[in-house]
Amino acid sequence: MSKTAMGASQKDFESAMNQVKLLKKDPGNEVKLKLYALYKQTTEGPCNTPRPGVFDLINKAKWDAWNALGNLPKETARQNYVDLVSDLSSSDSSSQVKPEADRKQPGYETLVVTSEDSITKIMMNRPAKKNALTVQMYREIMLALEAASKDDSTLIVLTGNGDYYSSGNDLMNFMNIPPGEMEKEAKNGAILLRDFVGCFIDFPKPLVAVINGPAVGISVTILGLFDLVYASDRATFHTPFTHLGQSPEGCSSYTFPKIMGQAKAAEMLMFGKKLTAREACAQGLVTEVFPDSTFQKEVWTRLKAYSKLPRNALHISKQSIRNLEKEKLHAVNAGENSVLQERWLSDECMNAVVSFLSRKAKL
Ligand SMILES: CCCCCC/C=C/C(=O)SCCNC(=O)CCNC(=O)[C@H](O)C(C)(C)COP(=O)(O)OP(=O)(O)OC[C@H]1O[C@@H](n2cnc3c(N)ncnc32)[C@H](O)[C@@H]1OP(=O)(O)O
Repeated sequence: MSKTAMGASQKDFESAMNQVKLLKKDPGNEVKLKLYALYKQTTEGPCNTPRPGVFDLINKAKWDAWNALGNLPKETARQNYVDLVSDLSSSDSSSQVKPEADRKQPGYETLVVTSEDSITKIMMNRPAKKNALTVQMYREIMLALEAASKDDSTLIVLTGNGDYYSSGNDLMNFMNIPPGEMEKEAKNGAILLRDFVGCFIDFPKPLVAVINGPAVGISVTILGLFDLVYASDRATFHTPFTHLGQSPEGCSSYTFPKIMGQAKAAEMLMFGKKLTAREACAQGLVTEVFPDSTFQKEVWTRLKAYSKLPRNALHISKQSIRNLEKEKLHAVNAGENSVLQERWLSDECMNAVVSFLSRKAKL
């Protein structure tokens, strides 16, 4: 059906009514009320029946929608009805389920970004390197989050491809820097990290981490900025900063003690204690743990149900909770990064990186 410049005929109207019944995607209550109102206006003219009582909520909403059309002429209502159905039909056919390869958003080399069922999924995609985060990957995650903040998704998921969620910062990021450039590179690294963590602090929609396997370093510390963290029972959580001559980031120096208490946070952030998924759940870092054999099925069923919740209410709740802490989190982020900038120039840090890369020792 196409929009008719000459005015919709009775035949166009009847065919639009049939078309509505064939829609595969529920257009939502607001649109259904609009369709109802335009239908009544077209077939009966302006609303002149008494307003239903306060407890007759559904009929009152329908009456209000119809009454809001005032004296809109029948022909215009008919045209608007036909146009609305035409728009719904075209978005309905473009929203048919497509294979993941077709849904994949272009422009990312280190990620696979897809949108389905009002969920945008950002999947880190360097499985051979355990999804270690390169500079390009930090930038692509920021771009994907920026796009997801504006798309029509209700929830955003970050997950990993392969057996790891992520092994944290790619230690190659510290290599091949000419000696005279170290300070400049450390400064650039701190700016990148500030912006990366800042995206998670400011993100306006619910963020869900789907932890498919072990998580290390920064991929763990930013979990304190997520709204839900679902983990496979195969996942582990490890922040070996001291071993690497580094210090905590991702606002974890603030969020971890708040989430799990000072003593447990110190064990993780200072002494590098690796937690199992169940331990991380008991300490409040993880929302729920699922058996690995049913992990994807159970988590995605849950998320699909959550994605049908009223979108605006969900986003407003997220923002209300986050707004209380935003300023503090940005200050923590800035403080952690200036400490790290110094740490990256230390012998302790350089030795640990060289040690990993020369395979003398693995963490
Ligand atoms: C812009 C700067 C921002 C900085 C932010 C600050 C962030 C800090 C952190 O995230 S600190 C944490 C850093 N991560 C690590 O220290 C983990 C290092 N990796 C390991 O310890 C191990 O690789 C492992 C335990 C994750 C997995 O061990 P294993 O199962 O034995 O696999 P391999 O070691 O053989 O790994 C396969 C392949 O991947 C490469 N790789 C894995 N992790 C990293 C990494 N973080 N950086 C670089 N490369 C990594 C590994 O070298 C192997 O590569 P190869 O097949 O040999 O080419």
